[in-house]
Formats: sequence, C-alpha cells, structure tokens
Amino acid sequence: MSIAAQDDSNSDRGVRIGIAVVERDGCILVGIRGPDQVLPGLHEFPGGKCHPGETPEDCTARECLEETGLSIEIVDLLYQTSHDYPHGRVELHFFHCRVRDDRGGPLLGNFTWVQTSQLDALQFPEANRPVVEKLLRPEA
Ligand SMILES: Nc1nc2c([nH]c(=O)n2[C@@H]2O[C@H](COP(=O)(O)OP(=O)(O)OP(=O)(O)O)[C@@H](O)[C@H]2O)c(=O)[nH]1
Repeated sequence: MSIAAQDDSNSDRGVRIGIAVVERDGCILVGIRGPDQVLPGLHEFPGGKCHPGETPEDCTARECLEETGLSIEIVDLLYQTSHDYPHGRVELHFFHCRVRDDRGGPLLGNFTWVQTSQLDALQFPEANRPVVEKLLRPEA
C-alpha cells in the first residue's frame, strides 16, 4: 500500500504533515510561525497536519490555500522524513508545488515570496535543512 493511501494520520512514524514548497519565478513561498504555534518565530513553508483519511498531497494543497489564499498543484515529492521534536514526532512530506491560478492578489497571513538564493539566511525548523539544501543546490 502506498504511503498516500494509508489512513493512519498518527502512526509510529509521527503525526503526518503535508508541506508546500511553492516555487514561482525563482522564489519560494515562506511565512513565519506565530507566537501561539510550536517553534514560534521560525520561518516555515505553508503546511500542517493531515486530517484523518486525507492524503499528504490533499493536505498540502488544503493547508496552503487556508494559510496563504493560493491555490496550488503538486509537482512532486521533494523530501520525506520523520523527525523528533520536543513537542513530538512528525512525518513530514515536503512537496514541490506550483501556483495553479495566479490572480496576483495579496497573500494571506505573513507569507511572502523569498528568492531561493536567500533561503539560507532564514531560520527554519531543524527538519527543513535538507530541503533548503536541495533548493539551493538542486544539481547535488
Ligand atoms: N507548516 C510547517 N510545519 C513544519 C515545517 N517544518 C517542520 O518541521 N514543520 C513541523 O510540522 C508540524 C506542523 O504542525 P502545525 O502546527 O504547523 O500544523 P497545523 O497548522 O495543522 O496545526 P494546528 O492547527 O494544530 O496549529 C510542526 O511540528 C512543525 O514544527 C514547515 O516548513 N512548515
């Protein structure tokens, strides 16, 4: 059975999370985690916990729309890992995404477009490191 078809949104690999790495014109969509969230103040890609029965892909598109107002489509799986944070274990699915319907309106929340080459200067959660590396050095 594929990971996407499983229905255990909280397995021993951790709480399943879908994350959107949305790329447009050499930029990536980035926000800052709020004071009431875990890992407050760190930068983040849009994303969140999968609902029961929801695939990581569907979760990623839903969370991105809810958090940023942008409708996206999944391009491919960029990176997948389980990570132990002090707040618990998460199974992270990072998807490379593109904008589906760019109406050019304002983004919701504190999300902005950041040049891919500038990602290194931002502070992301620990588990994002390999993803940022891949974005900075796609040929490696
Ligand atoms: N959204 C997001 N979460 C990330 C990233 N990297 C990373 O390790 N995470 C982790 O993935 C988990 C996502 O949880 P969340 O709290 O944002 O999810 P949510 O919005 O569904 O939760 P909530 O509605 O309960 O606040 C957290 O443990 C967070 O630390 C990232 O780039 N974006």
